[in-house]
Amino acid sequence: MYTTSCIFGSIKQTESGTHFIFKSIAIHLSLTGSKSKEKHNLFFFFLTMAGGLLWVVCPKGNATALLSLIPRTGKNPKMKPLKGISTVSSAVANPARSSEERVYDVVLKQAALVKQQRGGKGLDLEKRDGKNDGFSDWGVLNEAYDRCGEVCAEYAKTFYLGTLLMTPERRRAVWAIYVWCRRTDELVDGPNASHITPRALDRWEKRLGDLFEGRPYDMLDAALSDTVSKYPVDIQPFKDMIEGMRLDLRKSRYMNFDELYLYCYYVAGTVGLMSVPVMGIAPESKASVESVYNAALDLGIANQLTNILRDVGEDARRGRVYLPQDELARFGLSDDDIFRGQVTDRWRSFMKDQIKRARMFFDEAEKGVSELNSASRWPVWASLLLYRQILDAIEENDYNNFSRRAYVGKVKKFASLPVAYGRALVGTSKLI
Ligand SMILES: CC(C)=CCC/C(C)=C/CC/C(C)=C/CC/C(C)=C/[C@@H]1[C@@H](COP(=O)(O)OP(=O)(O)O)[C@]1(C)CC/C=C(\C)CC/C=C(\C)CCC=C(C)C
Repeated sequence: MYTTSCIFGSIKQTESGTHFIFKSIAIHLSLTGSKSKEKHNLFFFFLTMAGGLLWVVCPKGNATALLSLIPRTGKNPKMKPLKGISTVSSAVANPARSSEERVYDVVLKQAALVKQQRGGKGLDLEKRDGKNDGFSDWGVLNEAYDRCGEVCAEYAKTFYLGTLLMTPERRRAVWAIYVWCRRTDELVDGPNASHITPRALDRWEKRLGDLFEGRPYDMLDAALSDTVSKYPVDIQPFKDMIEGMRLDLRKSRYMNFDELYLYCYYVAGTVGLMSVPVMGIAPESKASVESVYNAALDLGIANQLTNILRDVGEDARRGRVYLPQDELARFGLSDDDIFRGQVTDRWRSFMKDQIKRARMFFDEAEKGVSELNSASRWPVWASLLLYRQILDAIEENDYNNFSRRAYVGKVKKFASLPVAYGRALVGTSKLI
């Protein structure tokens, strides 16, 4: 969360709400227009070649990745197992419902919404692609979506590339969601974050309500407004993300994993829940809608946990410790050790445990990716593999996440793309 390196735009508060004045954005990647097919073909050619080469050469890391293409079996339990050691302990200590149970209610609600809209047949909105309901000025709307694409290309290049494999309608919708999330995050994490008050977040939430009701405030909102009118996207995960930003304003310590889990759901699990209705579930998938949403939630949690583990030093310099206090204490560690920033054996043991848990969330998430609509799988695999490798990089840095930023090099990043592509070709169904 406290890691966004980009400056996204400036924020101006007015009586009517919070305005964003976007900087002009250089577009590094443009695959639209007459040259697009040529570039697209080149891109595919590269992917195929690289994939083939990897298959033959198969260095250690990729060999494992390729081997794991072999489908695993196993049923997804109705209620997910609790993953954190401390989740269990805090759930026992606190007879009230755990965060995981509360978040699962949101998952069920999202799944029910989708089932209701699709007559219980799962989620594939391919047939809706190309349809536009309820908006008359296509020129403005197209411009709004293009702008979302530019923002995405600028700030999330790999992800943007991945979205180019999606159908045009879906791709635009994912861009619109991305931009709203990025803007929301920038409220508390951007250059004007110190001026943001809970009231500003209330106004942002009001504005969210308006756009869901077809009253967008600016052109970027208009893109999302159009998206939510076409896909069964619920407002709840969006509201919850804003709640996560509120939490960030008032809280800088997390007593146990249960508290941290809720935070991770708010700021990242929600992204998974927002994305699934747009990406679509493969028509041939036998997985339950709930299990796919669960996997999406897990991917968000895994990403956020990884983000937190990578940025321990950076966050500490802002006075923030996201790591669960009770787990630190169990390893004989405290905030002081984090502020001191020395890699000790205790720290290494603690970190090994944390990394193990993050990997468990990635493992759960992986089961769901193959259930997505085939054209949506590649960007998800790409982002999953890339983010997961940050955990390897932390290990390679000998767990020094105080002063060394775990970083996945360009070569590894590039090598992951054909691996992701290969995995995306493998279809359903690991979640039944
Ligand atoms: C294909 C794909 C990945 C789609 C999601 C696109 C999307 C809408 C992304 C929004 C990301 C965003 C700006 C979130 C705001 C809150 C935030 C900053 C969360 C952290 C992301 C990393 O951000 P940051 O740019 O700061 O990171 P760096 O410092 O640059 O490394 C998060 C860690 C969380 C992001 C969470 C996701 C991308 C959720 C992914 C889950 C899915 C797409 C569901 C897939 C479906 C199944 C069935 C597995």
